[in-house]
Amino acid sequence: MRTLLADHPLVTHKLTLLRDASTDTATFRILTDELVTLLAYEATREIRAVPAEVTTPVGIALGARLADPKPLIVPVLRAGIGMLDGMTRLLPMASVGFVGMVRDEESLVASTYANRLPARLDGREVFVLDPMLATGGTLVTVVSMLLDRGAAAVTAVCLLAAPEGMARVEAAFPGDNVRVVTGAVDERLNDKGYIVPGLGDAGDRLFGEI
Ligand SMILES: O=P(O)(O)OC[C@H]1O[C@H](OP(=O)(O)OP(=O)(O)O)[C@H](O)[C@@H]1O
Ligand SMILES: O=c1cc[nH]c(=O)[nH]1
Ligand SMILES: [Mg+2]
Repeated sequence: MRTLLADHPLVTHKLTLLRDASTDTATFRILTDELVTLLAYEATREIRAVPAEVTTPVGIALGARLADPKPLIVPVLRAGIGMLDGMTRLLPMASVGFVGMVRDEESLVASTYANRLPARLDGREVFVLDPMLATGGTLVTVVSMLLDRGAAAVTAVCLLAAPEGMARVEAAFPGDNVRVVTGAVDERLNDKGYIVPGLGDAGDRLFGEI
């Protein structure tokens, strides 16, 4: 696994507002949307492209266009849905698959309750969206599902990560075909598996407690 800490001042500024316990749901959604576009800029740095010529009003320019097959975006339900619009705005040609995961509040073990992924992903680049990388159980499961289907490279875009989760993902995927891009790596997990200082429960802050 490779890690990219995207600690650009704008990212840190928006993350600071996001962390604030007094930030309301409407503002939290807007900040999440803005943050994902900033993180996506870093996350797509290695996206495959091929040379392409274009005729300008003045001449021929040599540019580039994204290569086929087009990438897949996978938001992890529920909280990852809050990052989907920002990502598809930058990659409108990408298709979108869905995985639903929930962590047991006591055991912290993540289980899969929804899977709408293509049967095969041979040669595809995949971008996983999940705001929180805590114990890493959720991300290890999702990345395994994608690599098992043949994905060529998986990049997870997270707003916040804990060192414990980073270490677990690194141990599970030592190769360089898995990357994590995050806005910050916080201090630790607390005894309830929450990131400290973190921002609380991202799903609840985006969509309310259920
Ligand atoms: O790294 P982990 O320890 O596995 O924890 C991270 C996961 O926990 C949260 O999901 P949650 O289970 O709260 O579901 P939700 O998105 O529906 O709120 C979060 O959105 C991540 O998916
Ligand atoms: O701090 C945390 C940890 C897991 N999931 C969250 O939403 N927040
Ligand atoms: Mg939650």
